[in-house]
Amino acid sequence: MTAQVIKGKELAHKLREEMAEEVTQLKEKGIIPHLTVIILGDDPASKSYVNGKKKASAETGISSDIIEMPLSASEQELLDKIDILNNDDHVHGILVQLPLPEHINEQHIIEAISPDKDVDGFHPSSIGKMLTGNDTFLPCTPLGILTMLQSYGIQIEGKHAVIIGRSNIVGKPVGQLLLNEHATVTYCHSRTKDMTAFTKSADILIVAMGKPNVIRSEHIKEGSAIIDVGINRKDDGKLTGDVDFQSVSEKASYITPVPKGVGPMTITMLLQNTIKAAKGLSGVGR
Ligand SMILES: NC(=O)C1=CN([C@@H]2O[C@H](COP(=O)(O)OP(=O)(O)OC[C@H]3O[C@@H](n4cnc5c(N)ncnc54)[C@H](OP(=O)(O)O)[C@@H]3O)[C@@H](O)[C@H]2O)C=CC1
Ligand SMILES: Nc1nc(=O)c2c([nH]1)NC[C@@H]1CN(c3ccc(C(=O)N[C@@H](CCC(=O)O)C(=O)O)cc3)C=[N+]21
Repeated sequence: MTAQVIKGKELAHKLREEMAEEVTQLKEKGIIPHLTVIILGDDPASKSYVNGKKKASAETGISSDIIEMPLSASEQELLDKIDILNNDDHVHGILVQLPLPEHINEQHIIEAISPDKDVDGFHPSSIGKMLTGNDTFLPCTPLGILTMLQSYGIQIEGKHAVIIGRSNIVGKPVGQLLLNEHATVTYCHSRTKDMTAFTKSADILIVAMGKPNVIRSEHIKEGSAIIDVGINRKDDGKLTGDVDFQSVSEKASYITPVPKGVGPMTITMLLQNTIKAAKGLSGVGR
């Protein structure tokens, strides 16, 4: 079998075109969706990602700005900045780029962001609502993955979904979203024994480990759908996923590439959440 490639970047652009129309309509009502991103330090990889978000915002007509703070900024300085943004009516979405330096408590920062502006979906209020299946901001990477599966007509209900990784930003929430869609979900992580026994029984395998090309064809089930979340930079500067694309694409029925797979969908869902926030805060659709 040769897998169909799930073209995340293509789907992302299509969705952004649709979102641009919605933004035009909001602007006619005097609402300009606005996203503010806060980034600490000037790590080049983070910066390239943040610039990607800026370009994608412009594509949809969403306005965005980036607040750059030094890596040495204190937790209180960051909290003060968030307080200003929480109270600024022009700002609909707030994203603080993670991870944060050691001296800042990430949880304090996440909880300081107003749940009404929590476009990352990381606030405990958002997580609680996701868990109970209520309307809220869903985390961008998991929502992007769900949107890709649904757009390609891949059945989730009754299927065995195996997630490798249990981070708060990817692994845990993507499993929860698939559970909400009636999959049977198994989580694997670094303490899992005989992981291959699980991955070989997966109809849908989500790989979010951050280890280059470790999942190979012998680990997967014939005809399964493989979602590669990993982003690893090789010595030559190019990006590669956690999945060995070449061998796995000969056995799977669907596979996402890296780059141009999950990444562009993550950014698109961030913009979708920003539109949702703008509508929520201005009472549109209420
Ligand atoms: N495409 C996109 O939009 C995004 C991509 N990413 C990328 O996805 C990857 C994962 O990100 P994130 O979730 O933040 O990463 P984390 O490092 O927070 O989590 C990695 C997870 O993988 C597990 N793991 C690591 N090694 C193994 C192993 N050998 N066997 C089994 N499980 C293992 C860890 O287990 P344990 O919990 O036991 O330590 C952990 O749960 C990264 O490459 C990141 O760059 C992240 C966000 C968005
Ligand atoms: N608060 C917060 N929210 C996040 O969502 C968040 C974060 N912090 N910290 C970092 C991770 C990582 N992440 C990526 C999203 C898209 C691409 C992406 O679009 N990648 C392109 C390639 C880009 C390139 O070429 O550099 C692709 O896969 O095709 C990458 C990485 C979001 N994260």
